[in-house]
Amino acid sequence: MGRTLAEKVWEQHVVRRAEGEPDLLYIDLHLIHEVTSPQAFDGLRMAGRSVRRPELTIATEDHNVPTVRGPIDDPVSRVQVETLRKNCAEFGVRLHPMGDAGQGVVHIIGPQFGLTQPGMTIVCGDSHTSTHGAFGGIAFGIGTSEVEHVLATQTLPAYRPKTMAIEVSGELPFGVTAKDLILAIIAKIGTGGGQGHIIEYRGEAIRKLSMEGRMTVCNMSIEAGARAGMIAPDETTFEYLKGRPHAPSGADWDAAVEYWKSLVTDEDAVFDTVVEIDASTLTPFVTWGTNPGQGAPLGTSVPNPEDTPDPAAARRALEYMGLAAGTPLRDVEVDTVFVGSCTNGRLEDLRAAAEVLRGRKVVTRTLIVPGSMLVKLQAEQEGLDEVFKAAGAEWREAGCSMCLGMNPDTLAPGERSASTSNRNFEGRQGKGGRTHLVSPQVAAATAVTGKLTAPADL
Ligand SMILES: CC(C)[C@H](C(=O)O)[C@@H](O)C(=O)O
Ligand code: SF4
Repeated sequence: MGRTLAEKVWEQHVVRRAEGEPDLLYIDLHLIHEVTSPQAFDGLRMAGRSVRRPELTIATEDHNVPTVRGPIDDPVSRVQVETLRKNCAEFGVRLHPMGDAGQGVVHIIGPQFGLTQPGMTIVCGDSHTSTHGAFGGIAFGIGTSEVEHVLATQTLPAYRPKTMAIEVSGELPFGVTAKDLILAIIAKIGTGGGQGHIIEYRGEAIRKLSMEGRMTVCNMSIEAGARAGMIAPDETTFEYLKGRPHAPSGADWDAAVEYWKSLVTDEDAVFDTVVEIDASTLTPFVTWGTNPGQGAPLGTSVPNPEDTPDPAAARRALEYMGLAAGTPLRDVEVDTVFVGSCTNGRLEDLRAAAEVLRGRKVVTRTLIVPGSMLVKLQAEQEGLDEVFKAAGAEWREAGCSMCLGMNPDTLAPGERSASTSNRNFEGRQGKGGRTHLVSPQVAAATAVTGKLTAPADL
């Protein structure tokens, strides 16, 4: 019987298999940030161990960094960043600290350097590691004790998840983005829909996405409960990788591409679960609730909790969000707009936001935060920063920023945002803050009107 892409990549990395035990997987790339690594390094130190393959380990500072650069005031954040620096120096791990041209959100810098490649196993102590699956590898988040295991051995014990195909037929209509697609998928299958599975996104609409769009989709796999998300590599993938600092070159490149081309699900492979979606029926999508599955097309209204799969959860969510059932989503007023994060903080996202903001003015507090310092540089080379500043938006330095309240960029209690990030949990962007997840295009249009808006409404 044929094999799925996930099965091929998994099997390629099994270094030990025994009945009734998890497989021991070889890990090709280990990404590290300041929040989930300190105890892992402590563990190594206590055991007198070293990092087994420091050259396959790369660290960055992202969650705790202020996006208006300066000292870190919060003591917990400061200690985490200082500890990462000490640990990387002691264990010989490459680090991109604040102030470094390579610094950025961990899931933005891996692909940007060409470190993330098809067929790899990639882990990080961070749930959105699923982003890297966009290149056709298996990439997933791990806990801090697993971080220690990978640091010490470059392997990880893991049970092989089930496989799920999400078949996206048709084409996304004009103005409908990868973000709208993944929000619609999660609304359809639910935040537990992918549980225990690696999702492979397939079909015409997926093939037509850019690498950046594919990363946006895979990024949010975890919000559907999945272990990982992946997309088979193709010419779009190879084109993106070619010439990047860590991509193979010369004869190695040709050999790599030949191997990467074999990384597709066989015709006769069978998935454990199959979900079908027609992209041509989609429109801009926004969330109204407090989990990423509580979303609806922007053209509709806040739902009646009784009409949702979990009425009690929906009632609680509406209360927290300060929304009444039946309110048109386009009437929801927003105080703050955030464009950034590992979901939508790449160059293409900033271009899309700039296109909407060019020659217009924002009426909300608007933060535009590049996902990495390289994205920032590229955006400035294209003059996007000037577009944002002329519109009245704030142009910041790279970091996780308002995606989560671990740095100075937060919502005040009761404040409402349209945010291109991936989680709208209670308090995610600051205590009492209310988050609507949107695409960069909708975020920018919302900044112009102060209400949830699509560019086509302007
Ligand atoms: C802080 C980190 C562990 C966390 C994660 O695992 O995803 C964060 O990145 C998030 O997005 O919630
Ligand atoms: S940008 Fe947000 S989702 Fe991504 S790693 Fe940072 S906090 Fe997590």
